Parts: sequence; structure tokens; C-alpha cells
Amino acid sequence: MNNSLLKQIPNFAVKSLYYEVAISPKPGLVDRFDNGAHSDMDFFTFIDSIESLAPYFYDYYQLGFEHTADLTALFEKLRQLGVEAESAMLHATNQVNTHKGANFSFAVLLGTTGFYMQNHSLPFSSQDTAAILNLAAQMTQHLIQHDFSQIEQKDYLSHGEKLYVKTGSLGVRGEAVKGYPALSNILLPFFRQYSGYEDTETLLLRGLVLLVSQIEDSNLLHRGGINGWQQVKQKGTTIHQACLNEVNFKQALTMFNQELIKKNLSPGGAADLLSLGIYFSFLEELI
Ligand SMILES: CC(C)(COP(=O)(O)OP(=O)(O)OC[C@H]1O[C@@H](n2cnc3c(N)ncnc32)[C@H](O[C@H]2O[C@H](COP(=O)(O)OP(=O)(O)OP(=O)(O)O)[C@@H](O)[C@H]2O)[C@@H]1O)[C@@H](O)C(=O)NCCC(=O)NCCS
Ligand SMILES: Nc1ncnc2[nH]cnc12
Repeated sequence: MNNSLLKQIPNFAVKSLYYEVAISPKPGLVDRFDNGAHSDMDFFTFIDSIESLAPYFYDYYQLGFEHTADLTALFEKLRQLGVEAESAMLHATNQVNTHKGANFSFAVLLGTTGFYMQNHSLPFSSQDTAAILNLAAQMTQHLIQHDFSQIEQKDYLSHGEKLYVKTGSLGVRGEAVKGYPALSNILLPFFRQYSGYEDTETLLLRGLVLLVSQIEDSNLLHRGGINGWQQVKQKGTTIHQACLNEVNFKQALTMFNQELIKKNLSPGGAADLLSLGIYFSFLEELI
């Protein structure tokens, strides 16, 4: 095992979660300035959450790096560890869901990155990223059938499971199964095109707004229904398409945040996807 990469790659994932929570101002989300539309978490809850997940991130990567059998067997190992990590996170945050989606996705993506790194090296090109996302899709192809086929028999349903029953929305599982199209088709092409033009914080905030304008965020659907989600998506589109300069862009985000606080809406799914995009941006040396 290459010891420096064993630390460096999972560390990029940890750092990406710090970057995501730190960039400000964000609409409806927790950031350095306020708690957005969240009454049960703040900036420090996120620090506690990240610290609780970090040791698992190294293990996800190592599991993938040492795995020699088929990808379904790797997913089983990652998920077992992922359940443990999720409960460590909930313990650290007093049962608040800060990074449930991010923990799931980083288990998938660090595991597949480790597997891929058995025969590759850094830095990544866009083809390396595409190969990892393809491995993630292959590894999770059975997930929808596995998680949702016997859903009627379950006593307790998560927000994501309830939404699936009600609307058919696949949430974070849908992203994984399709190889994270929100990253490959939306966020990463944007970062590749615009990195270097502005400071990192502004670039990442613009990437967040782009995601909000396009993805099906199960967190917005669960809190605001189809209408709430569509309104937020529309507002994201308006801000994205206005191509505002940095000062006006941040002012628009501050107003967007006030609006989402009033409506109790938060694009938590977009925030999680942003942190995954930041991770690949570190691997590709875009930021
Ligand atoms: C597979 C799991 C992720 C199961 O999770 P769940 O069934 O809940 O599925 P989803 O809702 O689809 O996803 C979970 C989180 O993923 C984020 N997310 C949402 N949409 C997307 C998207 N399109 N792409 C990527 N990621 C997405 C989102 O996380 C953010 O929202 C958090 C807050 O969420 P929530 O608690 O719902 O909202 P609140 O409004 O705060 O709740 P209330 O206060 O109202 O109650 C925010 O912090 C972000 O992180 C979704 O929440 C996975 O958990 C898993 O496999 N776990 C292992 C468990 C298991 O398999 N057990 C097996 C034995 S039964
Ligand atoms: N910054 C943030 N605020 C609220 N929910 C989130 N989920 C992931 N990141 C988040």
C-alpha cells in the first residue's frame, strides 16, 4: 500500500466536507454566517460530524485498495462499515442528520477510488474520474431492487424511503446507481471550465447554485413538496443565468438564504453533491 496516498486521498474527502460547510453565504444551509433553515445544527455540529466520519473515510479507501473479489462484495463491506459510520456521526451530533447522504456517497466513492488506485496514480484526469463514477454505478446496480423491493414490509421508513413510496424519487441511491450524473454532466464540467477565474469560495458557491437549479433534491422535496422544490430550482436557475459579478452574486445568495429560512427549505442534497464534486476537484487539481 502506498502510504502517502492512503492518507492523501481520504484526506481530500474530509477536506471537501470542511470546504462545503465553510463556504458562505449559502441558501438555506448551515455556513459560517448562520444556520440557514436549520434549528437543530450549526457550524460546530458539522465540525463534530466531519471529525466523527474521518476515520471511516480512511477505512473506505483501504477496503477498496485491498479488495480483489467482485464489486458487489466490496459494496457489502463498505455498507457494513457505512452503517457503523452513520451511527458514529449521529452520536457525535446528538442524533442530527448532518451527513447521512455524504457518508453513503463517500463510502461508495472512496471504496471505488481505492479499488481503482490499485493500478493508477495521481493526479487524475477527467477520464480517471469518469472511470471511478462508472465503477460506482457498477458496484451499486443492485441497490434499488435490494433496498426498495420489500419496502411495504418495513416498520420504519427513512425520509428517502417515504419519498420513494410517495413519488418514486430515488434520492441519493438514484445518483449512485446512475454513476452520479449530477457530477459528470453538471458540476464537474462547470468546475473544469471555470476553475482559476475567481477565488475558490466564489467558484464553489456558483457550483452549488448550478446544482440547486438542476437536481432532484430529496431534502427539498421532503420539506417543501414538489412546489417548494420547483420554486427553489427556479430561483437557482435565475441566479445562475444572471451571471452576476461576485459582489452582486453574494448579495443575491444572502437574499435567497432569507427566503429559504422563511420557507423552512434547505438544499441538503445539493450540498452533499457539492462536497463530492470538491473531492474530485482536488483529485484533478482543479482547486
Ligand atoms: C442509502 C442511505 C443514504 C439512506 O438514506 P435515505 O433513505 O434517507 O435516502 P435519501 O433521502 O435519498 O438520502 C439521504 C440523504 O442524501 C442527501 N440527498 C438528498 N437528495 C440527494 C440527491 N439527489 N443526491 C445526493 N444526495 C441527496 C440528503 O442529505 C442531506 O439532507 C440532510 C438532511 O436530511 P433530512 O434528515 O432528510 O432532513 P431534515 O429536513 O433535516 O429532517 P427533519 O429534521 O425534517 O427530520 C442533510 O444534512 C444532507 O446530508 C438526504 O438526507 C444511507 O443512509 C444508508 O445506506 N445507510 C445505511 C443504513 C442501511 O442501509 N441500513 C440497512 C439496514 S435497514
Ligand atoms: N452546509 C449544510 N447545511 C445543511 N445541511 C447540509 N448537508 C450537507 N451540508 C449541509
